Amino acid sequence: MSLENYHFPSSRLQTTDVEAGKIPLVLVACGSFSPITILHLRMFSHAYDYVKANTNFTVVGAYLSPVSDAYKKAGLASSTHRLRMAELAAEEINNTTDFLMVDEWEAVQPAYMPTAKVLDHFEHEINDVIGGVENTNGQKQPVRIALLAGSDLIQTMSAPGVWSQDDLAHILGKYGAFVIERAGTDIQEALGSLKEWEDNIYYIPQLITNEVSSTKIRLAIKRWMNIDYLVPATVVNYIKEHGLYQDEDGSATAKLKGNAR
Ligand SMILES: Nc1ncnc2c1ncn2[C@@H]1O[C@H](COP(=O)(O)OP(=O)(O)OP(=O)(O)O)[C@@H](O)[C@H]1O
Ligand SMILES: NC(=O)c1ccc[n+]([C@@H]2O[C@H](COP(=O)(O)O)[C@@H](O)[C@H]2O)c1
Repeated sequence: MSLENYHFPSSRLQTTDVEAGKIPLVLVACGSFSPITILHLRMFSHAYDYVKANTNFTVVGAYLSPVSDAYKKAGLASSTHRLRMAELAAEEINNTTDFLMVDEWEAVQPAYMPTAKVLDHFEHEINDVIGGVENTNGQKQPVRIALLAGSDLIQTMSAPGVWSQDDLAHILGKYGAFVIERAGTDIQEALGSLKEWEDNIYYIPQLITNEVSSTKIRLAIKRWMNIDYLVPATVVNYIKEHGLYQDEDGSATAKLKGNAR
């Protein structure tokens, strides 16, 4: 896994027969995914349903883009592990919804890559290199790239020093964001300072809110608790096999292994 042998994944990108009259849309979720949880996957299902019912977009593809090791956030497993777990999870969701892919480009960068640059990478690969998509009338159309994020991430956009103003204008002005409700975030407050881009921000409330987070999963593992049904089953197995997120003495993983059926 390196930039030299990198290839943009497009196997699940719908490049033909896109419904005429609709705007083709690709959703990109940036994050640590350490580990990926069912809520990360649910973000895509929520967005898909919302887009279909409420907008003139049509989802032609979706991507997980795990952050690189240079992000150095607490609890960040190596990008090799996070990419593999994301792949396993995507395979699982694709049993029901066939549009999710994992892009390695951000994860293999030697330096931290701001989200604005990550979205530019998708714009380049999909619209410049692939050349957009073809609709049912045989016409070529550019794809709209958009950020898919939880409302906590959008809230950080109002916090001083986290995002540059230029990057915010680029992300929310050019691309736009689909924002999934997340318990504990006041959406009015989160969107307060982003008013100038409100037409490009789509807020998606959750009928069933759920507070699963990667932090809580890591904590559960440290406390020897079972994480079944919070993380895809293949990812649970991967975490056990590789002893990820264990305490220094390895006891949490030993217990998880002992619980394996
Ligand atoms: N329960 C959730 N509801 C809505 N959005 C979520 C949820 N969990 C994660 N997200 C969103 O998923 C994206 C990736 O998040 P990230 O990998 O940082 O996960 P996290 O669970 O918040 O991680 P951590 O707990 O390590 O900070 C972010 O946009 C975040 O807002
Ligand atoms: N300035 C920026 O581009 C910026 C700022 C904060 C978070 N992010 C991105 O948001 C995602 C989630 O970050 P956190 O896990 O820190 O909430 C990551 O992919 C990170 O790269 C980008």
